[in-house]
Amino acid sequence: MEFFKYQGTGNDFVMVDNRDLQFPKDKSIIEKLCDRRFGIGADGLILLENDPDYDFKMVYYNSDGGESTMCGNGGRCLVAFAFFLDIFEDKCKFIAIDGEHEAEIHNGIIKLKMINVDTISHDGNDFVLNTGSPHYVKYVEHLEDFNVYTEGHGIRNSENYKEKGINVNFVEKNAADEIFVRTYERGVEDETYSCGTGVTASALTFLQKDNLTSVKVKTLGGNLKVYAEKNGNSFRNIWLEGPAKQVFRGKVDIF
Ligand SMILES: N[C@@H](CCC[C@H](N)C(=O)O)C(=O)O
Repeated sequence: MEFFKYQGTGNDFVMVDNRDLQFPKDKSIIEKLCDRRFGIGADGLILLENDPDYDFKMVYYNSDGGESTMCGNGGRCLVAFAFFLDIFEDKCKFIAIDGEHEAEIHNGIIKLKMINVDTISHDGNDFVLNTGSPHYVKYVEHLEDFNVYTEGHGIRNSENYKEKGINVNFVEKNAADEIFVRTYERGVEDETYSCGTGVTASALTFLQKDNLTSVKVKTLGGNLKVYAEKNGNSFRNIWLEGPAKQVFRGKVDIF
């Protein structure tokens, strides 16, 4: 089987052109392909499929092999992959598990429109919201030295969240218009270098407090930007922007 490897701010994905629907959607196969020692290695696997009403369809799996909810960095990487496959010129519309997404690509920078967010709930001093995937957002100090694995694993497996799981983001304000975000991801069950829906969720909690319309976001794997229009407690026109790159391509035996 031919595959492509992409990364978006260090969140990495095995990408398969499945327009012929030949890929076996088997949990153990996907888990093995994502394994960093026994397989290709990735935080997730994404299938690009046809859809009669859109330029393409996104099917996303976490590295544990389970199909999951929306992946923002994966969506940006998939747009770069579809562009590489000549599926569109500079703007596209695709369908994912959380609904329709628009996207644009200019010089390797991909801008992805995320779903609207109507509610930001509180859990103590922390925030819980859904940006296509469920996210917990906690503001901390000294994030550089923070134990993201231990703290994130603890919250993800706590009584309130252990059944469905949640992605856990730790956030520190860097400047008036910039935050630093580190994320423990459900389904990877580890910290990743960046999480697009997590960066979006963190940015919205930041924008909620300020009169900004965009925020710069630093992650371990690079820089992103989130734009949004705030109306009371809800957000519209949410865009996640940043680079996504093809790293290599290859062939793998999966049967
Ligand atoms: N890496 C992602 C989020 C992927 C989904 C997540 N692991 C989940 O299962 O909720 C992103 O860039 O958004």
